[in-house]
Amino acid sequence: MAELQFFTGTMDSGKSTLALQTNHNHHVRGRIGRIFTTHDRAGAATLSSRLGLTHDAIEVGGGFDFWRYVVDQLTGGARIDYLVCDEAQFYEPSQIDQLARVVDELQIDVFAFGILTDFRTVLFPGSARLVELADRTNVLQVEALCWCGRRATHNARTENGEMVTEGEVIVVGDVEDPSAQQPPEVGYEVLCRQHHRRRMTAARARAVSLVSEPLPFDQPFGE
Ligand SMILES: Nc1ncnc2c1ncn2[C@@H]1O[C@H](COP(=O)(O)OP(=O)(O)O)[C@@H](O)[C@H]1O
Ligand SMILES: Cc1cn([C@H]2C[C@H](O)[C@@H](COP(=O)(O)O)O2)c(=O)[nH]c1=O
Repeated sequence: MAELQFFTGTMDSGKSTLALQTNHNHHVRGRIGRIFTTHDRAGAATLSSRLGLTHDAIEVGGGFDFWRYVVDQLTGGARIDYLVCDEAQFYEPSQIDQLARVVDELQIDVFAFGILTDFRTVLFPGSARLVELADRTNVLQVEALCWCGRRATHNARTENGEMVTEGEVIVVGDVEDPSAQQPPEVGYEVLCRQHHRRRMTAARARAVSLVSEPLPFDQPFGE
């Protein structure tokens, strides 16, 4: 029986890597698949992992119809055994319905990968539909960590180093590099729920701990 599987985790938890590994494992066993993505950091029609692997992909636009695409391919004589769908949080709910139909009526496996919630902690409509329809929802095993060491469960957005909770839902970007000298104009940081609620990013935690450091009163000035 074909299945619709949803693999989810925070940003930087290894979803795109797993998408490429999944494609590889099925491909080397002779199965034929199609890879889809949208709004990848590496640019249009590319599935990229932070581990350096990339693969050509079909860019999923707003009007893209998975059902139509697959039926057209099959009637044109192509064989398709599975679909790998990255950045699935950005897909429209109707596109997730099309994927479920592809699984049920054409017996084609669908492996979808995406984050669950946006920078405001609100479910992406595409991910919500995946949770509603998937045969299995799998949380990535490699845990991304908050700066405090707890498991990161939420994605924070920063603008010039400050965490924000208002703005456009879709802003393509990467997790901040802690060794960078300047914060990016728009960046992301994964946090545990508590630190997301308190807007306590790593940079802010560092600043707060420096401010609350006791002054060295036992050192006479000038020494
Ligand atoms: N320099 C590195 N060495 C080893 N692993 C890394 C390195 N940089 C990133 N990673 C790993 O790559 C994974 C992120 O991969 P990616 O597939 O791009 O994530 P996602 O698609 O979930 O955002 C994480 O599991 C992270 O631990
Ligand atoms: C939280 C959040 C993220 N995004 C963007 C940022 C990245 O381009 C992708 C997530 O990609 P990853 O492979 O999982 O790192 O989504 C966004 O547009 N809006 C958000 O709220």
